[in-house]
Amino acid sequence: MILTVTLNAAVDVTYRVPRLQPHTTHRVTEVVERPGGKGLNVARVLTALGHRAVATGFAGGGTGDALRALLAQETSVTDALVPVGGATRRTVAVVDESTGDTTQLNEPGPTVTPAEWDTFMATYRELLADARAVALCGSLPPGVPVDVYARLTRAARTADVPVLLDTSGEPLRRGLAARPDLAKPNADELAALTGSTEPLRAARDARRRGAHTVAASLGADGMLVVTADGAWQAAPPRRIAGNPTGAGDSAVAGLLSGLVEGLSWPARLTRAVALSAATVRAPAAGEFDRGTYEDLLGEIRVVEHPVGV
Ligand SMILES: O=P(O)(O)OC[C@H]1O[C@](O)(CO)[C@@H](O)[C@H]1O
Repeated sequence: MILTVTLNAAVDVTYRVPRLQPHTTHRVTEVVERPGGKGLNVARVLTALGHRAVATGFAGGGTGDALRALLAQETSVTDALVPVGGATRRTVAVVDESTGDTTQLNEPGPTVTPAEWDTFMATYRELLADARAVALCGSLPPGVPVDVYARLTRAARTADVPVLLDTSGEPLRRGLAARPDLAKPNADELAALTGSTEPLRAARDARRRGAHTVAASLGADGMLVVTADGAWQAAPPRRIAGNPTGAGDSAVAGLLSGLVEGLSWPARLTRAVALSAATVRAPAAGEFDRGTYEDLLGEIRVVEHPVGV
C-alpha cells in the first residue's frame, strides 16, 4: 500500500457564487463537501489509479466524524486516522463563476496534545511496515512540533520507505534537512524557501538543502523535476480552465504512483502534469476528469534541461 499523512485533515467545503465581491452578501449556488486535506486528496487519486492507499493523520469532533463518514462513503481509501479531542477543521473554497477564480479560507485545525502525538507516532511506525512509499502532506495543526516532517522522514528512511514531502514554510525547511527522497513545493513555496523566483535555480537550491529530488509544481507552466541525473519540465499543451484546488495533490499522486511502478522520471512527470490538469476540470479537490487525463497523457511533451544551465 501507499501511505499518506494528513496531520491537518479537513472537511473541504466548496461554494460557487455568481460573482465574489467583498462587503456584499453572496447567495451560494452550489455547495460541495468532501473529505480533504492534502494527503487525503492524494490517497483518493491513488485509489482512482488502482493503488491501495491508507490515510493517517488526526480526526476529531463532529467535523472529524463527518470527514470519516465521507471518506467511507465516497472513497476506497483505508482510514487509519488517529482520534483527537479537538475538532477537525473546515476549509472553504469560494469559486467566482464570473472569472473562474478560487478564493481559499483554511481554518487552523485542532490543538494536538502530546499524548495524541505519541499515539500517532506509534501508529505511523506500524503503518510504515506495510508501506511501499509515504507522502507527508500539508500544514500542521497547533501543538504539533515544527520539525515534525523531519522526524517522520527519518522514521520512514529507517524503515526503508521512500518519502515524498509536500508542505511549506518552516516545516518544509526543517523537513528537507532530513533528506526526503522527493519534495514537491509549488512556485510560491519554492520562492519563499530559496528567495529565488527562477524555478530551475530555486529547485536546484532546494536539492542542496537536502531533498534527493525536487518536483516543483508551476501552475499553468506544469512541473519541473530536478534529480541528481538531470532536469525535465512538462506543461499541459493548452490552458485548462476550472478550479485548481487539489491540482498539486493530484500531481503528488502521479509522482508517487510512478515511483512505486518504477516509471522513468519523464513518464512520472507526464502523469503528474496530466493528472494535475485533469483535476482543474473536476468539481473538487481529490477528483480528476478521466477523459481529460487520458487525452493529455498522449499530448504532453517532456523537455530536458541541459546540464548546468
Ligand atoms: O494543509 P493546508 O496547506 O492548509 O492545505 C489544505 C487544503 O489544501 C487542499 O488540499 C488543496 O490542496 C484542500 O483540499 C485543503 O484541505
